[in-house]
Amino acid sequence: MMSSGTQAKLPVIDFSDPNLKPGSPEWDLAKHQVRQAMEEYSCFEALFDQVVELRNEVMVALEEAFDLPLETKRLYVSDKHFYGYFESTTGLLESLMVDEAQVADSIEQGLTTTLWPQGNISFSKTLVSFTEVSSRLEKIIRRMILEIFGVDKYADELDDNTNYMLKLMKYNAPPYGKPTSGVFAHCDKNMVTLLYQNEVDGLQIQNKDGEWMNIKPSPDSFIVMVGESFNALLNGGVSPTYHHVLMKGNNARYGLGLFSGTVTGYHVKAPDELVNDNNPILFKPFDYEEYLGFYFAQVPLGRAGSTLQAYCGV
Ligand SMILES: O=C(O)CCC(=O)C(=O)O
Ligand SMILES: [Fe+2]
Repeated sequence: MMSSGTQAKLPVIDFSDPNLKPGSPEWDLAKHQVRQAMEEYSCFEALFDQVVELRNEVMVALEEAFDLPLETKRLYVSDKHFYGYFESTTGLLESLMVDEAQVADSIEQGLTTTLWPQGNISFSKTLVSFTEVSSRLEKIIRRMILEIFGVDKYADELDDNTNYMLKLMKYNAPPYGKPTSGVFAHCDKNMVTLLYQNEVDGLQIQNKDGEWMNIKPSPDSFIVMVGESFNALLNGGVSPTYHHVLMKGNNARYGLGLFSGTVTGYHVKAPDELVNDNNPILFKPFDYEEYLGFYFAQVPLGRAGSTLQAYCGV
């Protein structure tokens, strides 16, 4: 389903104030804006100017990573960390995935020595800094949404059981500039997703009326989306953001996605406060990593829609 998309603008919410602390007036104002954005779009643009100083090195690091020969990128899977290289079925998307622990370790060993035999300290440092900045923002946003639903007393427990996956993405320009799907329409499986990109757009988000909106983030903003795990935790409180990527024009699109999920062995479950006779529990408790395994087995069968319902719907 191709669509040129409408030019509607997502709500823009500013999280740059270093004094943004729970309970402050600034916090409550941003939380109010998050609540409205969630109700209307299940998505918003988050200004976080701390990311601007990293922008140039992040974009250079991305280009370098994708300039490497294919064999190098496919090389590495360790028992401890997951690191994979993928190409999409459309052939436009190439992506590299690393988990947070791997990013943190990589200055010493691991990722960079695998990609570059002599190591590449600056690449690692850039990824570490980017993960630090974006995960700080992710924690703020996740806590605000938990507060909106009156269950922020679980925020610390959730932080302790969160695992971040960083995805490096390159979408090649489509043949002859003809609009071509880069990623099929889906909602993410994890808790919260933060997307950051170069100046080439392509992300589209479906609004309540089923129309695709073209998304245009700025150099100091992230696009924030919610996934199926967060919806399950909130017992249906947020709609997972439905999105896809449509590539146009003659330039490659580079981007990074930070995906928060829960660690293996942790069961995602709606707290008792959100379950009652009027709101019966929607999903049985599940392990996010196990659910991902189920999801990836469904994709080749063309069943990539709302797989959580099929996996553990009540
Ligand atoms: O490239 C993008 O902006 C979106 C990527 C995406 O939807 C995903 O990796 O789940
Ligand atoms: Fe996605």
